[in-house]
Amino acid sequence: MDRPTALQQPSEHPPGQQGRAANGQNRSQFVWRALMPRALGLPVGALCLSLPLWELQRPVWVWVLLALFVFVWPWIALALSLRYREPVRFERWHILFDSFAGTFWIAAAGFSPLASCVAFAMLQANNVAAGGTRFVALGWLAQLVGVGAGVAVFGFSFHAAISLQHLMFCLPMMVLHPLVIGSTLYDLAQSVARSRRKLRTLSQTDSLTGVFNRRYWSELAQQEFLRCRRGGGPSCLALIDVDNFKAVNDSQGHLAGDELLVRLGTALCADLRETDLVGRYGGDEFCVLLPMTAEHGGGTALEWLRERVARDENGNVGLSIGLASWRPDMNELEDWIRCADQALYQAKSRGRNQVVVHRHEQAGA
Ligand SMILES: Nc1nc2c(ncn2[C@@H]2O[C@H](COP(=O)(O)OP(=O)(O)OP(=O)(O)O)[C@@H](O)[C@H]2O)c(=O)[nH]1
Repeated sequence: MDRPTALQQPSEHPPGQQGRAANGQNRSQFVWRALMPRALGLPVGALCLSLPLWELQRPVWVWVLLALFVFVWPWIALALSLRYREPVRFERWHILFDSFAGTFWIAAAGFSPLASCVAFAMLQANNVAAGGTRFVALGWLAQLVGVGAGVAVFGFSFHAAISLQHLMFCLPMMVLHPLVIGSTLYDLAQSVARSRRKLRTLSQTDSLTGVFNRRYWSELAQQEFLRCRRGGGPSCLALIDVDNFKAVNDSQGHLAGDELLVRLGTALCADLRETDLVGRYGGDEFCVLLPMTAEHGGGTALEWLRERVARDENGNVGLSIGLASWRPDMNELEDWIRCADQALYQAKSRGRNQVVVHRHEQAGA
């Protein structure tokens, strides 16, 4: 299990502003990402339908309209999306318009079988990718209207010709479209995986110090407790409390107190072993689990840690540390933590800034 060592630095922006800035950035990223498939896909789609349109000898205005749709519509959609507060929602309307226009052009191309099938299949793929199967049904509605409009304008005709030429005109669409859809879905899956990883780290980490938070540390400690119970060897648990931390806050301010806690989190992660589990128990108290470590070794490691912190902080910071090794008579994790807490109490009452190892006799104290 990786231990988070990189500490989270305080951000320059308050959280609310961060959220707004990130939202704005995401929105404009989304809008520009939506432009590319449309700006590249429509010319390739138009190429597919252009041969039947040519063979049907459609008039010039049809070609002008097609050129406007292919080269101007993507930019109109972009300009509109940039104005929307919720471009994701409105992009669906744009995709429905693509559906409408797509079948309008299929009707204009006389339902030429190959071009129509390719264009129709791509429209379905777009709609599924944009909004799932429900959205496909909406897309059918738009496509029906598109066919109706196309038949109303051009009349119904069936241009049945299929040739190698038709295939060649459709080939770019047949190759490129699945590639674009596939890579978009891949990017999406990667981004979901990244978000999940980030979320998991956030849910396990103390936001100030970067060490494990108490909830996650307790989960890990519980696993270690169970492992010990199965006879897996010695283990130590320690609670570490900063001496007179309130005085640091009171005399130097809360920010200085926070910075001290961050430095302590760093020192704990740096000084202890990779396999040791460092958490923030709450306030100015840290918790540490030293798996596969006997009482004597754990005591020595924590004594070194205490001395090093005192040295680094020029003698201004003392740590009181209560250490308890696992014993077979402990019924649950809480018993183990209670023993460490009793030792910590002893460290405080004996004058602070020291490591106290829990002795069995202390249990009743
Ligand atoms: N700066 C800062 N202070 C905190 C944080 N969490 C808790 N505190 C403060 O830490 C102080 C903890 O004080 P205590 O543990 O009660 O007492 P202490 O001054 O450390 O004295 P002893 O533990 O008896 O040595 C309280 O004043 C809390 O307000 C935090 O995240 N940042």
